Amino acid sequence: MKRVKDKSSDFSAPSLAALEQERRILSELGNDITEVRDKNDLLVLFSKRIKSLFYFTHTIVTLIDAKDETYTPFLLDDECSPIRSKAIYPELIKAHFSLNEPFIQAVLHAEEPISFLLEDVMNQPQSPSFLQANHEAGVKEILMTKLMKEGMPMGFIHIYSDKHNSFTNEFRNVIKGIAPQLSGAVSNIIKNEEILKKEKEKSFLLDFSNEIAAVRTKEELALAVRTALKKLNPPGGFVIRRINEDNTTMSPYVYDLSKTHDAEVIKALEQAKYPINDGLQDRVLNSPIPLLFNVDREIQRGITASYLQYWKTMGFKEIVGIRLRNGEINHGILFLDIQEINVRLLKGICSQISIALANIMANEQINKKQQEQAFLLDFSSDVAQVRTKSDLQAAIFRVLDKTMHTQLSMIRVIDEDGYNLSPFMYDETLFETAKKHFAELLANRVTIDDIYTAEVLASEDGIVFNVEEELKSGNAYARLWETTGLKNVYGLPLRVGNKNIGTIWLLADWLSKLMLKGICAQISIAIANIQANEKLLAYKKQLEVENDYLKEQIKTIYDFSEIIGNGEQMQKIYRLMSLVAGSNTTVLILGETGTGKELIARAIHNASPRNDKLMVKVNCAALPANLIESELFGHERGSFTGAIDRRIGKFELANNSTLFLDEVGELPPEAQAKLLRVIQERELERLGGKQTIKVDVRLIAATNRNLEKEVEAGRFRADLYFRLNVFPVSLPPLRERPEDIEPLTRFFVKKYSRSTGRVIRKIAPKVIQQLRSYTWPGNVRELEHLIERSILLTTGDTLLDVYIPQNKTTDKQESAHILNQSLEEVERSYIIEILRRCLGKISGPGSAAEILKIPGNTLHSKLKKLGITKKDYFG
Ligand SMILES: Nc1ncnc2c1ncn2[C@@H]1O[C@H](COP(=O)(O)OP(=O)(O)OP(=O)(O)O)[C@@H](O)[C@H]1O
Repeated sequence: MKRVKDKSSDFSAPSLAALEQERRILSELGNDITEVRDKNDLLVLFSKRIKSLFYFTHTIVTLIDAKDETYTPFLLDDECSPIRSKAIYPELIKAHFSLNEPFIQAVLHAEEPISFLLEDVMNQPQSPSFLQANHEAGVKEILMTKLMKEGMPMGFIHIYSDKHNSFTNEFRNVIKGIAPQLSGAVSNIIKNEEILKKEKEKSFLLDFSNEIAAVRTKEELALAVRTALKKLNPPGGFVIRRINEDNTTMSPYVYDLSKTHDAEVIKALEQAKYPINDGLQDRVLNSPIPLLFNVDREIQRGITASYLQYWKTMGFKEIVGIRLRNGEINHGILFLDIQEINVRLLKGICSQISIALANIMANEQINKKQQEQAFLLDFSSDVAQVRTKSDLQAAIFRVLDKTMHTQLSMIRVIDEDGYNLSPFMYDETLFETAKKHFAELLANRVTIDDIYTAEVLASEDGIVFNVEEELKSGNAYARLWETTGLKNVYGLPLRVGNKNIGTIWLLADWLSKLMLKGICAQISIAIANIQANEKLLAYKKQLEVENDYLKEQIKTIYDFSEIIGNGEQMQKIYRLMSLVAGSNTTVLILGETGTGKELIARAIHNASPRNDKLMVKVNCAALPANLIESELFGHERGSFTGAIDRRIGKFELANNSTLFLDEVGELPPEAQAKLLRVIQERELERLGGKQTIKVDVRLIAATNRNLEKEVEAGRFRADLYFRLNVFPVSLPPLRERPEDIEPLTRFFVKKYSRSTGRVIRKIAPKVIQQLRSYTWPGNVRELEHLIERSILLTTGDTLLDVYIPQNKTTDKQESAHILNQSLEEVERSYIIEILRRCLGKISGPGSAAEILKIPGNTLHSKLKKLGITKKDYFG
């Protein structure tokens, strides 16, 4: 390039005075330069001090940026610059000018200050634009010299003049002389500025950290960040995004309010959820240093995140993203619209924000936990009062919808069989748009082995099913779930202690684990309570049935200690009873009607170890054949027409006690078969039921039929007969034990005197005679009824008469028999019969003589005469 003529060569050697003058100026300026601390001092040095010595218009100091081989303005004498009002000025003062062009290369290579005529250099190829601008503003010449640091050029001094020949030798020499000191001063200023900048940063960070330390809420954080970032980067926008609880998306948390105040926009902004892995947010989160990116370039690269478009329309070009991280945990990102990255400062700010964010989140978490706990407490007290399904439903719907934004899909409970699960509660309204599908799935049988149920039941805290993924994997329920628009299905086991009692299926976008666990525990308890309550009600009902039954039984309870009759035959019976009572052996009591079979059965039971429970009695003859089975074995609801309720049978009722099957000979064949099975297997099933129920029942059966004959006739199963006839006890008819008639009579007289309120103290001997002389086809029962009737007819304190029925048939038969005999024979058999009834007592009270109303001696003579011996009446 054409070098501007160096005027120094035109000058002759300077005079001594001039040299002296130069030295003085240099020394004075040198002193002044040592005083320079900052840019302003330097500016004053040029614009006042040097200007007072030499003529020029203005000065600029530029600094070299070695990185990109440019130089850029550092110190500007704005006031004197003739181009300051030019439109290009703001651009020029920020511009970087290439070092690789002839004009500046000439300066770099010159050992001394070098001047140029602007008109010569400004139009040369690649010449910097400031030359032209200055020339246009009337500047004629420029004097340039290098500033050096450690042997390397660090910048330039530009001195401009609007006159020709301003840069005299003296001026040049002075500039040359002070250039090294100026270099030092500029380096010092740079250093100072750096120190100052650092200090400013430090104090900024300190202030910020003080403010942040006081931050407790999102609002306080927003205020602190907004104020700080505005100070730092006044025109730039920013947003802090926080990682959501789902850990897959981020939402704006704190943002620059100068861009919008529109509540709608802000709301939409806050609710936006940007997937973390969008190719940009994840890059920032993974980058340990702030990441500067160009919005347009990211869009071109194919990042489709909607916020990029938004930024573009807002006019943001370059954005810095810095992760907000505490320890190893990322909390979010700070996006900043900024051109210049001060890594240190940004990192400082971000670490403060991260701490605040972590604190706020911890605070929020604590608050949330407290809220959740308070809420769980409320729910638990709600649930504690729950007694019915509808109470529970109301409580669940309230909590799920209002507090958790969750929908109940289904609660299933495990059936008594421990295998099937039945729907317990569900929200039909949830599947309004898929009613048919829901009904289908509802009708499906679900067991504990079903894939999803088994998975849930085996899990500790339940399983989260992502609706979208389940759809892809072909889960039949997913199509239904999809209709709700909710993202996840939470399947949790309902447990009481370690026992699974069912499953709960909830639909929500996201749910807190703690809440879920708490709620499930409460619901489990509530369901267990409801089930227990239902069972309790069933038991209550059963108890009421038992109670009714028992009341009925109590009415017929006898005073067991008073089995009357001490005759030999009854003694035999007592021996048998005491032999069998203590065991579980089945007893078969045989005897005519009214002989006391039930009385004996009860006495056996009462003497047995089962006597703490009442004996249960079934009269097999009293029930219609179609009901007998249900009576004995119970039935499930709906097992036959009329079975409206579940009912337990007498067998179950007699568990751990004794079942007395009265009139067992009357059992219809089907019932006989079932009875046999129960006796053999000691377990039963209710009619219409599938469950096998174990029973421990002692059996006592009674009949007035001859069972052997019934077996022979095919009316009674032989195998059942053998099972029942383990320990037979045959009660003799009353006519075969006349010795018991009197004690029985006295017993009944006492009993009925008491119950009827009569006072009957005596029984006329005639009465006893009459009773003894009767054959008692109805046995003890007949005697009892007779006495009861007779007492009612008695007026005094003595029972004078009994009203023995006159059986005409018997009379006829008897008279026919009598007619065929001689008088002597009739007399003989009559006396024998009477003696038999009087137990052979011939004379004295209660004797045959008394009954016959003849003296004892007369009877003795008659016995002799008729040849009656003891053999006849004791035979
Ligand atoms: N030895 C006895 N002592 C006192 N009372 C008796 C005696 N035997 C029977 N009875 C009374 O006679 C009545 C009939 O007795 P029970 O019902 O036990 O006879 P049963 O043989 O079971 O009759 P059925 O075959 O008709 O059922 C009852 O009131 C009972 O108390």
